[in-house]
Amino acid sequence: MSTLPQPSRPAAGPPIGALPQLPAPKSRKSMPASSDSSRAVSPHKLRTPSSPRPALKSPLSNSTTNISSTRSASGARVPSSPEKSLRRTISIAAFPQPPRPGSRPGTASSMNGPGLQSSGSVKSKRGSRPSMGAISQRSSKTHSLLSAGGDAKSISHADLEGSPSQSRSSSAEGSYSTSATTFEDGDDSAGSKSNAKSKEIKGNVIVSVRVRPNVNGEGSANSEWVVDARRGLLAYNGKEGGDYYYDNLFSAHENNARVYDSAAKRLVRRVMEGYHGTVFAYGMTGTGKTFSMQGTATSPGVIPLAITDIFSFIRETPHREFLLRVSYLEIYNEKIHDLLSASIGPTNGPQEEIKLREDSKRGVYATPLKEEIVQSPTQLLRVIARGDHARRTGSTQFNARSSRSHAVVQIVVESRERVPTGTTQDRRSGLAPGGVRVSTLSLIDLAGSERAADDKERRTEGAHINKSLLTLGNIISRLSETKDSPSETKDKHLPYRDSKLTRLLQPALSGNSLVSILCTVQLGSSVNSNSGETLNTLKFAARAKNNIVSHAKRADEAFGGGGGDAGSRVLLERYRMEIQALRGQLESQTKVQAEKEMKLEEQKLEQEAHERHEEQMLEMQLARTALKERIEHLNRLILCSKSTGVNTQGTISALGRLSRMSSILDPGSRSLRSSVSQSTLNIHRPVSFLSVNSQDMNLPLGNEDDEDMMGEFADGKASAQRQISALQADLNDKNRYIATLERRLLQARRSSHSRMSMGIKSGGSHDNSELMAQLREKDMEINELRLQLDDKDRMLTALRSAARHRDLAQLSIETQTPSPTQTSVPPTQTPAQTQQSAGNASPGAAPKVSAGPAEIETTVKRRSMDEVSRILDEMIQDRVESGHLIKGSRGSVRVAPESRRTSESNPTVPGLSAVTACASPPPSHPLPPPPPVHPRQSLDV
Ligand SMILES: Nc1ncnc2c1ncn2[C@@H]1O[C@H](COP(=O)(O)OP(=O)(O)OP(=O)(O)O)[C@@H](O)[C@H]1O
Repeated sequence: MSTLPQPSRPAAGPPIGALPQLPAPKSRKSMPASSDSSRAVSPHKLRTPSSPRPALKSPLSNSTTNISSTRSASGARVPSSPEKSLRRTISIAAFPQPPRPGSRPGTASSMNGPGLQSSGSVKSKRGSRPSMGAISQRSSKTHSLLSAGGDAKSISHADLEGSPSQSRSSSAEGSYSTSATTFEDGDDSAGSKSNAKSKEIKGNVIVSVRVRPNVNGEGSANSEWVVDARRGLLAYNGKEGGDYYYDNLFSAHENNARVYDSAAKRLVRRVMEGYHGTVFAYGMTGTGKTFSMQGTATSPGVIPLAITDIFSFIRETPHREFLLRVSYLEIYNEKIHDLLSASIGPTNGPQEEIKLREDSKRGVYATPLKEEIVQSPTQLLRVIARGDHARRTGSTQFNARSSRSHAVVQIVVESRERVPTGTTQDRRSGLAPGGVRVSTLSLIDLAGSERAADDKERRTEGAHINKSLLTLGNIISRLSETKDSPSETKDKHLPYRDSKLTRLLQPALSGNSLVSILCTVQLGSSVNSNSGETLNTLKFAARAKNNIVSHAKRADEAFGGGGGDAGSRVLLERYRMEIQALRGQLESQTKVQAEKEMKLEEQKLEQEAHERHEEQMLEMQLARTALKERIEHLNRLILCSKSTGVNTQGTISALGRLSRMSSILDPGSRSLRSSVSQSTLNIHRPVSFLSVNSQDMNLPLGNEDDEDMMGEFADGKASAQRQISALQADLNDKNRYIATLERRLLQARRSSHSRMSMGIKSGGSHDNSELMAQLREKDMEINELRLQLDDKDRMLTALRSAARHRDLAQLSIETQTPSPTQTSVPPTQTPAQTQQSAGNASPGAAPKVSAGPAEIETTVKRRSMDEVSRILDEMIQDRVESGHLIKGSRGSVRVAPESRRTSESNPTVPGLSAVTACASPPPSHPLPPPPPVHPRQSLDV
């Protein structure tokens, strides 16, 4: 349970002690306590009831001293004491169940509590005073009207006798009476139209008088006043005396709950049903206006009790939905201040001036005024407590903590029929079928009228207070003059604009609102000085009851979408529509968001695919470049190996010649192998030159590099084994490359498939075809490489077998050859000279030594070469058969157009190029570059 807000005023009332915590919720019925101290509602104005009050000296109990016990008209004592009529608890945290008809049986009887003078004690000197019968009938009507509203607990005059007096009388002696305590519902009175109007007019205004208890024995000896609470009679026996009848007369012992129940409860509930309602407390300073309106922590007043009831009503009305907003202003020295505005207080800057405006729908209203939407009684009470704290108070002769301003709490109630969730209409529009009812409950604590004070500030304040109250009195006096004129004409004649207070009260005074006026008086021993003021208050109350005519009707249902200020103020509708609009926005935004996300996702996928594709392309390109370089490297190695072999033999391959020729004579062939690096070409040339035999010795020799190469590979002892291992290494490398390429090809195919399945549309078709072309190209490349491998395998086999033959021959030579001294070569002659002399001899001539070691070696090598040639022939034959080559009539071969195209598209296919180069006549058509690797280059054909 929350702690009550601290009082904003210093303690001023009789009871002593710190403000109590809120008690636990209690049921009103079960309340046995006789004092207000049992109440638990936190009042907003937490005035400590125990504060000393200068003018009031006697304890509350003393107030009853001069008043005899009240009995009912039948002579029976009031069955229930005031204690029993007290409501026990008003809890903020869990507000109590609303009272149901008959739930508080003690209430009616409590009207006649102890201390009230019986009706019989009213002096009869005033002949014009209404008879008891008149009171009785009025009261009977009151009772029935209250019952109609479902709450008949306030007054029970059924047992009173006599004939009614519908008109209020004002005798020469000043005897007044007022009509019933009720509120008419114009809409509900259709059944008795003839009486409706009078009921409506008379029943919508309640005037009550509350007698403040005297303190410290003050007024104990005063017998000039007679209080008959049961009959609502207050009689004065002094000069200018008279009898005053009101709708409610609360004796000094009536508590705040009782006052609320009788004077305000029905009005509050009517406000919840759609009527405007105004409750205001009027009276001399220190007579208990604030006490009645705000109450104390233990005895909450009209405002906190109304708040409790408002929320009870909401809870009881599940078929409607409500929205509450509250504002709180004060009129101080004829200026309006917003008590809820944050800028209130000495430290803050001046507040924006608040003005009063008039609107056909809203009536007169203050603007700009802060309104707070509240959702719970606690919240509402806190808001009001905040306003109380900001309200101006000061010490006066009669009140240590006197309100120096008129304070107005306005609670705007919006309500609308609730549509059960899930109905078609609700789902479609989210709006209820009916409009929104807007009604306002104004709870006003007026500043007290007072005599001129000594203090200048107090005097100024008092002047403003008195002026506004005087204007109010004047208007109420003159209301009777305009009773029958239409409200517009009536308003024109009345000086509402003479004060802010009357201007603000204009709608209520001119009949648009239910009105309850609570006048507070004090009948003390200082009556000599105060009786005049008290009489003024009583007269004001009587005039108000007689003159104020209320035609209050249930507020029209407004629609938020209707535009205009009135429409725009219907927050409930506006919020509902806003909720709808926001829901719509949310939905569309969600849709847009989803679409965007989808698009983004698509774009992301596309981007990823694109990146993957580019990555693959790059990888392929790299692989291709690497492959080319590797091929060049291998070609270089193989050529060098072959060169070595050729140089050892001193022969030149026709193919080598051919390739050399094609290198030199046909520059076009170079262009064909544009992808082959220049270094590769450079190597080819020296190889060709190195491969010259005796017939081509007239050809220019290579440069120094060539000689180096010669030197490097001129060693005739370079073993075939080395060539084989080199070739094997190459083979392994190529296998690895092929594997890599195949792997990448697979990846590329997969990603291409995934892209296709992702539905990449027309934009991607170009890429796809490109990709497919590349894939085809790679496939072809792989095929070519396979072919090359095949070639190399065969070459390897040939070389191996050649090496084997040579080794065998070497072995046989070594076993058969005599000692070096037996050879015909002079010992001084170097092997080179020997070779040269052999070469200088006629080529066709038979060797002089028939079976010399050189000859045997040559024979062996020739055999090897023959074998290699045979293998190559087989390869060519294979190519011819597979359609890569076409055999001419004279044994020449040329590249098949199909194969050439492939070769051109991939000019670095050495195997095929090699075969083509060696088989085709050089000048006839542009050939692929001479093969960097070919066994025939080092062999005689
Ligand atoms: N019915 C009551 N029972 C007990 N104490 C009361 C009652 N009425 C007023 N008092 C006490 O009298 C003192 C003055 O009351 P209050 O401030 O309500 O007077 P007021 O009419 O609002 O005066 P002002 O016009 O100067 O603000 C307070 O201490 C309050 O507690």
